[in-house]
Amino acid sequence: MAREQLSEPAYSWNGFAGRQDLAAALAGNVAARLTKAIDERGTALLAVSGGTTPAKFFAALSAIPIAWNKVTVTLVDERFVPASSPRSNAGLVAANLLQNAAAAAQFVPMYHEAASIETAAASDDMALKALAWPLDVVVLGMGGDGHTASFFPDADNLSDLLDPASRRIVLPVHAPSGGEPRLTLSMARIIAAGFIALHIEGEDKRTAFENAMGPGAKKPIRKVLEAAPIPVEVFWAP
Ligand SMILES: O=C(O)[C@H](O)[C@@H](O)[C@H](O)[C@H](O)COP(=O)(O)O
Repeated sequence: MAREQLSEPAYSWNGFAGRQDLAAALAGNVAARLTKAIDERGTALLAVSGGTTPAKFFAALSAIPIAWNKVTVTLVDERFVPASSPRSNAGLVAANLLQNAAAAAQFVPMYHEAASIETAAASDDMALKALAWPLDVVVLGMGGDGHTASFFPDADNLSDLLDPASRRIVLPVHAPSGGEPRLTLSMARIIAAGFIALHIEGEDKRTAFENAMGPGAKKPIRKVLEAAPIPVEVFWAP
């Protein structure tokens, strides 16, 4: 039976006593996966989420001496703001991940000036086609409402965002709960990754995750876990 027909989302729970322990463990996992990809195909493709959670993980990963010159880093999603904005995920990645050893990585942003978010998404879709898909590693975050990437429950195109057969790489998002308009990888690209991590911290996020895995209306995070052909590795610390 295809995974998307299963009602049980597959995931592994990796709990840690502290956030620094989690950062070191997740960074070690990601670095090992990237190195394996480089050994197997000469390059590695990593997509990371933004927000307030990843900074410690980014700092830990940036210091690990892998062949970063063979790694391409892009974003899971981006707010429609320039890198100079404090809301920019590209700015967060530049300041925290593309430092130390990881400064040698190639970064492919999502935001660029455009007439509209739809125009930006269409040109991103073309530009990102040149990357060495599928993702080797994707690191997701989750909001308290059960969104991941920019798959906000109130997004006006949520069914397109969560279409496992979508041919799009990057899609535009208008969602009142998301703040600025967003650019996001499609679920189709996310679930094709060789390693899917979900990084969440705090009791509220744990409760939100457990609720999302329970009965009731399926939130975006659950739809992603159900559609993924491999178990998602959840990394959590209080
Ligand atoms: O652009 C973003 O905000 C992220 O990519 C988004 O999906 C994030 O992972 C969650 O909203 C959690 O955000 P926090 O880490 O700030 O709780």
